[in-house]
Amino acid sequence: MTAPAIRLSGLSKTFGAQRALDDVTLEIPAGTVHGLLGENGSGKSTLIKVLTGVHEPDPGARLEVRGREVDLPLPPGAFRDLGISVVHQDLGLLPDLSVAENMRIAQGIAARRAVVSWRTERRLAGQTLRRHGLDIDPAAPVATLSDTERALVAILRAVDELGEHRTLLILDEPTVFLPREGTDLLFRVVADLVADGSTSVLLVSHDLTEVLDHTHAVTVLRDGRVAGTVESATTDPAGLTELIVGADLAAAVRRHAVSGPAAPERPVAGRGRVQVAALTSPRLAGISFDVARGEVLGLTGLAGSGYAEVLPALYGAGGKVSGDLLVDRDALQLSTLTPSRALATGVVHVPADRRRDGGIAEESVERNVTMPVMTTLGTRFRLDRTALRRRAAELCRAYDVRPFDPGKAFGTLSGGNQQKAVLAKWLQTDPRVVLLAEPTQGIDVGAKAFVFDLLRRTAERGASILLASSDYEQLATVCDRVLVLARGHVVAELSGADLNQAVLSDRVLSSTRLLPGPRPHPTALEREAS
Ligand SMILES: Nc1ncnc2c1ncn2[C@@H]1O[C@H](COP(=O)(O)OP(=O)(O)OP(=O)(O)O)[C@@H](O)[C@H]1O
Repeated sequence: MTAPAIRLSGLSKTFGAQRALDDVTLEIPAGTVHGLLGENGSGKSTLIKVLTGVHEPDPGARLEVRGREVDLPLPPGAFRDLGISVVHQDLGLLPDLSVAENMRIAQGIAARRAVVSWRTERRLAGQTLRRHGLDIDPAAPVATLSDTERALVAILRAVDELGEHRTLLILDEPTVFLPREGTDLLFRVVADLVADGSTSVLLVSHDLTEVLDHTHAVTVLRDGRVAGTVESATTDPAGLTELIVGADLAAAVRRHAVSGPAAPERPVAGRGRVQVAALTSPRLAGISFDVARGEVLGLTGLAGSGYAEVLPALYGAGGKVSGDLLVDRDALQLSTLTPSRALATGVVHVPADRRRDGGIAEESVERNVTMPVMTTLGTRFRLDRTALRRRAAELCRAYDVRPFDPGKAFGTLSGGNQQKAVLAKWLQTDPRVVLLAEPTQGIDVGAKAFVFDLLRRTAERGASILLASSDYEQLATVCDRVLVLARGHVVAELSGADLNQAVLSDRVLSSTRLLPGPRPHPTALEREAS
């Protein structure tokens, strides 16, 4: 019998008083895709960091790679010699360098070659890309690629880096920032990789359907312990949810999924608390729409359709834009709008990339969450530190930021808990308009229900919410209305009975055919209906 790709046992890791991993055992058979799931903060990244030599585990942990015992902690970089490579969420590409340079630089350095022939390197990179059926120019700077192409380049680079041993490719939430159409390509590469029976893949994701569709087995961590390892073919999303959050919370999540959040009260006196007129940018073709008080308006489309550019434009962070934004009676010109002006008008922006734009990693959670209200805590000349501490503690409790330790550095929180802290930071200001991009990306199933509920309550308090997302389930659950964009135009508006996952996915996938002008082909749903 072939030895497993890796076998970890007795793995514990303590940070100060906190036990991030507690006697974990993980075995990944050769030639399989293995899922690693768990709530935010359950220990997934810590486990990966032990495997890549970033963290030293507590004494007693053992690691076998292809049946051979390996000493822990691993020295820096040693994981590569064991045939292990990893793709982190931020992809780790250098945008100014070409695709070939990004893909081959590590190998060049590893081989310690004095002279690198870039013509040869481009040819080799081109071969790798073509082998996986990708039409990407190896000479193109990475900055010019689409999100999907960038993610695939990072993944193929990691595949190349596996070297001759080809033991284990670790994908840490690879689809979080990947547009929908990119995930199919990604999983095709994964299937190709494990097909030869020797290489394995460890997939970390919060998307339960995706994990069940593409893995052979799944290990679930809860509070740093293994809650269970199950065969993917014999379990379902409900079974996984129960392992992830425990039976009680799973029942609450199920109830939430069945009933959905209560629809926010519809505005009585007319729509249009927020009016956007002739919003124009390099990607937006002069679109106009309005959002009522208490309404959640979704924006979606394919990557590059312009839907992701709307929110930064309404916050003065969208570069070259023009058009007008009216919030109640306050009129703002988008060409001269700045983030501070937007904020002063009651417009807050919760960005998609919270690691980059959401907070200051080195500062405490306390400082991060109180930033927008700091000037109100104390006098003009002196900050009231007790009030600041009290407010931070209240926020962390109300938004369930875990672990409850407001003095901890923001950057050491797990991804989902960072998102909760960013939401706490902005929603405490009682905004009139909330601009939210992909609010539940990378957050676990329990926290997702929490965020949905939070959005509903914020809308009920009278805010107008704009939600840009590529997650149809989320849009159908939380929004009152959704606009679908294609090539900078609004091509469809869905609400009521039409606002469900099937219709949304149909409209988005066929969105370019819905552009103004003649429509030669019916959409898939229309074909089915006829
Ligand atoms: N460098 C560190 N210093 C202190 N505590 C840490 C550090 N890294 C992680 N932790 C803590 O260890 C626990 C596990 O965190 P980890 O990042 O492994 O969770 P995760 O399962 O990857 O979460 P997510 O799904 O949100 O990314 C968390 O409570 C986290 O705050």
